[in-house]
Amino acid sequence: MQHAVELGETGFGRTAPNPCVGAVITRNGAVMAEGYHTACGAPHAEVEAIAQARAAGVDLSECTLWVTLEPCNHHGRTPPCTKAIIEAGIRSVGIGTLDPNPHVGGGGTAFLRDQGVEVEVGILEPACRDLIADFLLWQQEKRPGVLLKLAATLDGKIATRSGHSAWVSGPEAREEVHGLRGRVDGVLVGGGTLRADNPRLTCRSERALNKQPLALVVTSRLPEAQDDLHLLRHRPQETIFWTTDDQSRTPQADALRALGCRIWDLPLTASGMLDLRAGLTHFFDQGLGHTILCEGGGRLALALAEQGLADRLRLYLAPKILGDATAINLFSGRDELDMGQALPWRFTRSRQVGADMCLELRPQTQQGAARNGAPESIPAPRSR
Ligand SMILES: NC(=O)C1=CN([C@@H]2O[C@H](COP(=O)(O)OP(=O)(O)OC[C@H]3O[C@@H](n4cnc5c(N)ncnc54)[C@H](OP(=O)(O)O)[C@@H]3O)[C@@H](O)[C@H]2O)C=CC1
Ligand SMILES: Nc1c(N[C@@H]2O[C@H](COP(=O)(O)O)[C@@H](O)[C@H]2O)[nH]c(=O)[nH]c1=O
Ligand SMILES: [Zn+2]
Repeated sequence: MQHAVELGETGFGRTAPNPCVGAVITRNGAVMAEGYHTACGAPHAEVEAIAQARAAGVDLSECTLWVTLEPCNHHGRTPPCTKAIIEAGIRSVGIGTLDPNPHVGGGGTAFLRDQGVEVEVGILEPACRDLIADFLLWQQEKRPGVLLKLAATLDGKIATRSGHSAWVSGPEAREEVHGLRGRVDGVLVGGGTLRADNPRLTCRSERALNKQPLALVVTSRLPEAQDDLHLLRHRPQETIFWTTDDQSRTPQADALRALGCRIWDLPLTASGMLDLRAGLTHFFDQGLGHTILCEGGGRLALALAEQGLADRLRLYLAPKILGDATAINLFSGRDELDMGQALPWRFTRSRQVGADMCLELRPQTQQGAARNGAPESIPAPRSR
């Protein structure tokens, strides 16, 4: 099932509005075939794996199918997977987690059991629920999933005290990030990063698709339209500023609109910060996409984490030490506190990428389910 989870992950950013799902077919513990849901409308993971097994001439009646999500039992964009499983002659199925849709949940399992298939549910359930966490956000919170990615030194610094950050991570890690950019609908940065880095926020990977992600900038200090910024000079039509109501009414905002940029004014939270949830919800409502990559910096990262909106963290840890306490932190913006107030996360994966370590985490409060209760009503941002 662990392998099925990893396969499912490879569909990240391609399956919306469907969840990521992976499937593996084994015989006596050996992998015979595998598959994952590659794109919305494409065959489901189980069907991919069954097709691969058939192509290899495997006798499926002797095999077990492991699938991260309960097989569907209804006609959607594709026929029911339960039917494909029965027709293939599979007699044993291991399921990671039931389909969270209350209308469907358990239906696929019951059908398979009725047909005499041996079904076990709940295998590696936490990891399988993590795999569908974004799907739950789309359904329940009506907002895109946010993957927060940061590159830091061993002492947790994302830039020097003067704001120099090119580069913290190595070329392999940076190439991986470009791959991520090619799978998301928007790349979000804070005003500090816009001013320090003048980023392009484009996908420049060989694996890039035609579509570039939108560039999203959170700032209460809009740039001047004549500023020499890549986003304004090269991709204003793909740039959206999330700002305050006051800023959105300035001549400066009008000049940015004249370039083609979009300006959204967001409501403020009780602590006077821009309400990032409102920005995300608006992005989703406008049909702009399901997945956002936040690339920092440290103050935006903390704001997202505090607002319960950093759904995953991918941290590239470079084997370097700055040793300057005033260099820029991975997360910053809180006042003095005690350890009990630390925001709790959990590790989900670690691996080496070039010379760097890539650590993947999720907030501890998120257990593969929507959490932190969306506010009952969020004033919609206005696009002026
Ligand atoms: N190594 C890495 O992975 C990365 C490094 N960096 C580096 O980090 C540095 C920038 O980081 P940092 O200084 O922490 O700045 P940020 O990029 O986090 O930007 C902070 C600014 O974003 C705006 N902002 C963020 N959240 C909110 C909110 N909820 N409400 C209102 N405004 C908000 C404010 O904008 P404003 O001030 O405009 O009003 C705030 O001052 C740069 O030196 C850059 O090179 C940046 C990204 C990644
Ligand atoms: N410094 C740093 C990163 N910085 C991120 O990349 C942005 C620059 O993007 P672009 O202008 O498109 O190349 C920058 O503003 C910040 O968000 N990323 C990393 O993977 N590793 C690094 O060491
Ligand atoms: Zn299916």
